[in-house]
Amino acid sequence: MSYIMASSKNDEIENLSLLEKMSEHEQVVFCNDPSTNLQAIIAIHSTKLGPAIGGCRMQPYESFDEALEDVLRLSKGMSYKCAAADLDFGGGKAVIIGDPLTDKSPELFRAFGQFVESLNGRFYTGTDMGTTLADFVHAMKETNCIAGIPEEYGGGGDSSIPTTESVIYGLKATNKMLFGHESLQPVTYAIQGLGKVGFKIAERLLQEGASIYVTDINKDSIEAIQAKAAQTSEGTVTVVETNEIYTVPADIFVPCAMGGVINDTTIEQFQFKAVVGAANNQLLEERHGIELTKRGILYAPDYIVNAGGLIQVADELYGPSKERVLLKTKEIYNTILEVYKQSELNEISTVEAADQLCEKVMSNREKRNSFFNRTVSPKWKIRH
Ligand SMILES: NC(=O)C1=CN([C@@H]2O[C@H](COP(=O)(O)OP(=O)(O)OC[C@H]3O[C@@H](n4cnc5c(N)ncnc54)[C@H](O)[C@@H]3O)[C@@H](O)[C@H]2O)C=CC1
Ligand SMILES: O=C(O)CCC(=O)C(=O)O
Repeated sequence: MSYIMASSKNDEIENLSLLEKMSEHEQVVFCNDPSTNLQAIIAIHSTKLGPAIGGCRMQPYESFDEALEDVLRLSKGMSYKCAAADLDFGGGKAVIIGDPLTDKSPELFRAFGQFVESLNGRFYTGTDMGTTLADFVHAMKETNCIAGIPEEYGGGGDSSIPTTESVIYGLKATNKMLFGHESLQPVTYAIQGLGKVGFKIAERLLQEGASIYVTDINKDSIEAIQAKAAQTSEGTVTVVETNEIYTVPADIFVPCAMGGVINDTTIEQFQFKAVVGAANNQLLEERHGIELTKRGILYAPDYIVNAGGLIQVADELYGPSKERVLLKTKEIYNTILEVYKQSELNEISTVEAADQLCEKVMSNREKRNSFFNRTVSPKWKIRH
């Protein structure tokens, strides 16, 4: 483990800003294991509603600050995501600094698992961008606090399937709001990122006969979706360069790769009527959500619309049940419509409406939480 130490005036200023960034969080753990080249950060935003839960992202961050910034934003988002999806968990997230294509090894994920285990049940984790179920099979050898594990190991399996489902519910609710019907077909979509989630969304939209624009830095994914399109009779796919996806004449932008893609530069290029996607932290800053509303672009807050995966991984800790997961995931349709309704009614952005909804849930639930009633043992003593 490494610790930040101030060694000069400049360092002190640097470290202060790092500390400021961390101040909303309960705990931030820096994981350093030279023998496996593991450098990771685990951020626990809140355990007020239960143990923190959130996936682990692997990315070749350009700086430590960039990785820290990412994990802090992501873990805070998880607290809101848990509240919106009505789960007894808090927000946490992890990032591994490294290239998922070249820097993975079983030992690295075992070392990561040991750090997770050291948190003694305060943090459950699993896949995210750049990591797969196979990676966590190694981590599972060191800790029980892995969620979203393969079915053959008694888990719920690939969480990108319910995440896709939840985004589809978000799209249906948005179409209902925009066009007065839920149908996916007569609408055009611009999908950024054809990974675990984006590819499945693209596939589903093509099956429904929709027209999609797609982009990805990975040529294999592009070829794979073109092959799928060739098999469908109605759906069409148009491939564009990565920087062109913001400008295409689609009805709905579906970001399914990195965060921060809604910013001053991209908003100016949008012709979209709505943004509904899986990517975490789509807004560079909260004010960009307000800007979307001002411009009449309907924004489905990411942490509500992409909660399907979280619902499955959290549910799995009580024993996997696909039916339960589907029931809870379906609720996202109503939650999104409620957010749109509150945004209209109170003349606020959809981000503000969603945040208010979650903050209300958090404060109400905190008061009732059995964790604070010492006569009841914590209900989330899971799998130990
Ligand atoms: N997997 C899940 O169940 C969940 C994922 N999310 C979020 O959804 C997003 C996607 O997640 P996954 O599909 O699991 O990740 P993934 O790593 O499987 O896919 C990401 C895709 O984006 C592509 N990509 C990267 N940079 C790009 C760029 N500049 N332009 C276009 N494409 C680019 C990658 O090549 C890859 O195909 C992430 O933000 C993740 O945090 C959120 C909730 C759950
Ligand atoms: O989907 C997962 O595997 C875990 C949940 C999560 O990290 C997320 O929703 O961002």
